[in-house]
Amino acid sequence: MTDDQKYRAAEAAMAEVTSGMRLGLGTGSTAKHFVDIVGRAVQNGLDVICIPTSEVTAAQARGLGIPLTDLETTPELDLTVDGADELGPGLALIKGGGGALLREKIVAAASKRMIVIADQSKRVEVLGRYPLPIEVNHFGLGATTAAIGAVMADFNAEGELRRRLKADGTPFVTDGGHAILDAFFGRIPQPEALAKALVDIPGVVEHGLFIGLCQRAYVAGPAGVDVLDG
Ligand SMILES: O=C[C@H](O)[C@H](O)[C@H](O)COP(=O)(O)O
Repeated sequence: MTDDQKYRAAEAAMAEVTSGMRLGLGTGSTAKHFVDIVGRAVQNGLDVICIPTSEVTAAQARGLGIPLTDLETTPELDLTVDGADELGPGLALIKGGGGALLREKIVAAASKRMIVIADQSKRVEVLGRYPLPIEVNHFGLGATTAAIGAVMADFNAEGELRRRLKADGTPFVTDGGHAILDAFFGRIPQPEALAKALVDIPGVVEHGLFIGLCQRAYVAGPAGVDVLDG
């Protein structure tokens, strides 16, 4: 059911895609549907050039014959379509559940428009129930972890800070070669202030709060797809 909703959100977002566009391709189970749909459209003549937000998405896109470029050759994109882990008021997002937050944020920021596609379970009144992914440099990991812990205390976090592991128990490493810490806040009523506090910590490469980046969301539920504008 949820996967069907993810597909329908992805399908609805295709209304925004036209030939000639430079497109950012998101990462995750919802974005995967979008990439599949773009792949079929390319095979039927859609003329787009794309930048993937992860190695996984890049491999999927290559397999579908989607033409790819990079931000050196194409520093500005028309549109990025991506999933989200949480979608809050003002289309503020938590992203990075798949560990792709750094490339996703760079690509979204390089795009004239970013659109989120999601099933309705992602909508929240207050961000923070989903643990906030924070990408950190391996050098100084202990000190950076302690500094993030102090920020969590300042922001009344309800839970702990955990290093992300893979299913086999070894540390997760991002496409950029960094570690991920998952911060269990419970509630993030002031995402802007938290975002600023996190980027001020040396060793924090990026965090999963996407604020002011997303202009529209296609959110699918049992009754259809809602379009939310930020
Ligand atoms: O790092 C991963 C991305 O931010 C995903 O877009 C996010 O985790 C949502 O993924 P999914 O569509 O699988 O729920």
